[in-house]
Amino acid sequence: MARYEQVQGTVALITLTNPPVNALSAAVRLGITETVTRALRDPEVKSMVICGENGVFCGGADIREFAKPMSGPPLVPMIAAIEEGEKPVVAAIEGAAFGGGLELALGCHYRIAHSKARVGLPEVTLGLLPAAGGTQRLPRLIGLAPALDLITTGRHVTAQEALKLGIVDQVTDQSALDLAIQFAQQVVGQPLLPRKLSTRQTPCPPDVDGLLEETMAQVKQRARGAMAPIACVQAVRAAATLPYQAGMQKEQELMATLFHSSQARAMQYCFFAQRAVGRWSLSSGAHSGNSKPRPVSKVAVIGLGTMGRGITVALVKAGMSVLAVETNKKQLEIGKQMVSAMLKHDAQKRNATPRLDLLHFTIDLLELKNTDLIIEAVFEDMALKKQVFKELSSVCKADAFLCTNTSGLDVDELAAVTKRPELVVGMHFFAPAHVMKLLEVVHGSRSSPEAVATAMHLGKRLGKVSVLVGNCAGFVGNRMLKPYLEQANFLLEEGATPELVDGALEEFGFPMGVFKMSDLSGLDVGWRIRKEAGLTGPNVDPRDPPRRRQGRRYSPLPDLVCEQGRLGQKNGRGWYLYDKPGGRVATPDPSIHKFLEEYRIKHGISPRQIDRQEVVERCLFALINEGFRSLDDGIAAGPEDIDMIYVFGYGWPRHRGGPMFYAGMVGLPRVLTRLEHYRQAHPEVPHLEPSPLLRRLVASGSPPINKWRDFLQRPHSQL
Ligand SMILES: CCCCCCCCCCCCC/C=C/C(=O)SCCNC(=O)CCNC(=O)[C@H](O)C(C)(C)COP(=O)(O)OP(=O)(O)OC[C@H]1O[C@@H](n2cnc3c(N)ncnc32)[C@H](O)[C@@H]1OP(=O)(O)O
Repeated sequence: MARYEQVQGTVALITLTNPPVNALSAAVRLGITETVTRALRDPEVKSMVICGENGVFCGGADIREFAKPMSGPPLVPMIAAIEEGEKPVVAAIEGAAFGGGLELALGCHYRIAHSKARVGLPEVTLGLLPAAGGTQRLPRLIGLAPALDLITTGRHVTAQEALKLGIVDQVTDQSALDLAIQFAQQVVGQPLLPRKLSTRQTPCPPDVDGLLEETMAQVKQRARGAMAPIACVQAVRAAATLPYQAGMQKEQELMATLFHSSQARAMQYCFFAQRAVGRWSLSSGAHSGNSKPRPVSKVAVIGLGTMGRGITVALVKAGMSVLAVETNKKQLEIGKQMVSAMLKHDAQKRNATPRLDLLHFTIDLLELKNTDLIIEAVFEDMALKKQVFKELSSVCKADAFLCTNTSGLDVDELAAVTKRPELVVGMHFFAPAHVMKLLEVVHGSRSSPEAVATAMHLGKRLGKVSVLVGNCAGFVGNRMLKPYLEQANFLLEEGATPELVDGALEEFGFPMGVFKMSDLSGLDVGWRIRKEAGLTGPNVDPRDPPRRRQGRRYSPLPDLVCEQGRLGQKNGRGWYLYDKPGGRVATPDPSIHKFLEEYRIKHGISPRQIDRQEVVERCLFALINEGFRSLDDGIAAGPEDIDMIYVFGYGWPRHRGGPMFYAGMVGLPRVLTRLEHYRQAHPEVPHLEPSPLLRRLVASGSPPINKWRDFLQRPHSQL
């Protein structure tokens, strides 16, 4: 897995050959070890170049091997042998040098990169640290502060930034390999010791302790319970405070604590799940491998509210020409100004020029006649959306795709009003649409494989993680959110406060708890939906008692809060008080506590002590239970799809892998037992009734997550 050639007479060229990314599998490590030894021993060879086949230097250690017993030569001594050798070694970096790949390059004495290459140490995103010397060599090369930044965030840098930071020695627009071979000949005879990073001191600012403390505080805040970023700071601290060998020892010790942790397993699962959800399939036999997307060059967005603006920005940022449509000139002008401002702000952050030239605005639907794909993003109202789809169906060219950004309405009902139901799909973006990585692509019962493939492909162009889901109320994400929100409200009735519930969920790892999230989204959004559903307002069945609706327990608390004019962050008052309307600083509100006390008295509820464990179990197990139902109904194709929806769309902490992975980690029998316990305590809450799939899995000995599909009642039935 490493090819050996002698080029230009004296240069040994070692090529890593493990497609697609030349990961450092046991065979590759063996190949490198053997070829480097051969080159060091061969008196004709004066220098070496290491490169990767097919335009990729190396994607790092082979992540699939982490779950297996280790075999083959370890990375640390392999890299040490390269550095310690007395012949100069040059890394020719094309494509990517990530993780162990960059660590290998840091063991070389020189690094030449192609201008399109990217480098980085992303191990932290896999729940690990760069434990092949990366935490010790990188700080010695580029200094403490930039190394802390790269290692604790795992961010990738371009070749240009790598050159500025001093990670690479030269960048070329031509062949990095040709330049590296030339370079390798030129440096023969030059002193090698200064090029061996392990012999250097880490460049540090005067107040090392201050920098490390400040970084640790920031990292802890960002980590939301993840261990790896903290271990990364500790390892880099060693590079600044200990001799190299002691630092390496520290790096290994810290890695040993992470390597077999559940967090590392969860994050590595996420790595593969993110890629797996791109490989979709339908019960018809169509799949991502046999369904081609149609090229899309002209896109239109209908409606320039919050979602429409975000979608427009996302499309323009991906280099696509967009026609943005509003109903009247005033709304169009507001939308235009806001979209332009968003694009300028974004470009400023990236030191780039905003592509305002790609934007076109109109109030005339006839201008859509040449558009390839239209994304409707009007108000969440079925009658309005139907009217828009009818009009689109008559003005757009016959083969244009019609997509809806509904967050949960029936895609089939919309498709039915058009003359081309096979070209209708859901594209459910998440707010803010230009930032959030998730896209639920909703397959209606008549959507064609080509329409699905085109929407999935467009999502990829926008840099989204696109997940194909079936058509049902709320699709996957919002359907599962319903029981979660419901449990949170019940907990308030029973004695909790918004801060207690949010505190428990934030401690679990969510960026914000359910009540802060509701305040951010606007409490009136759900209020309007509940009114339309006849759960509150004038359409409530007069025979329903105050805390029961449609035959089951109902909490009117969120409705009552809205009736008090508390709409969330937007008007400065919701479940919390805010510093100002639109403000983000939430403080607990004594008047909410008083309101809850009065409510309990009015309804004869004796408040009880609720602990954080109950909050987590009731909210999350109810959500997970609905996840099992979505799987069994065929609305979600597999547990990975649900997990990626929650990690990328709902802030589920990545180090807990997603709700379904988490259920597996907790243990399916325990999830089942606790659901049964809560169902017994709350017989009027059907969402707590354990799903048949969960019962079947437990009865079958709780198989691992990658076997769950074998137990589905209707695999892919809705997809
Ligand atoms: C008692 C305890 C003892 C503890 C001791 C432990 C010792 C052992 C540890 C040794 C020290 C290790 C230190 C180093 C660690 C690492 O290097 S971890 C890996 C770090 N690298 C990464 O995170 C990079 C991951 N890859 C990417 O970012 C991208 O793949 C890419 C390289 C940028 C290419 O992108 P793209 O072209 O878009 O292709 P993809 O679709 O992403 O990938 C193509 C397929 O390749 C698979 N793949 C990619 N990288 C890896 C990898 N590193 N290992 C295995 N497989 C990889 C990817 O999954 C794709 O395949 P499919 O999933 O089948 O589609």
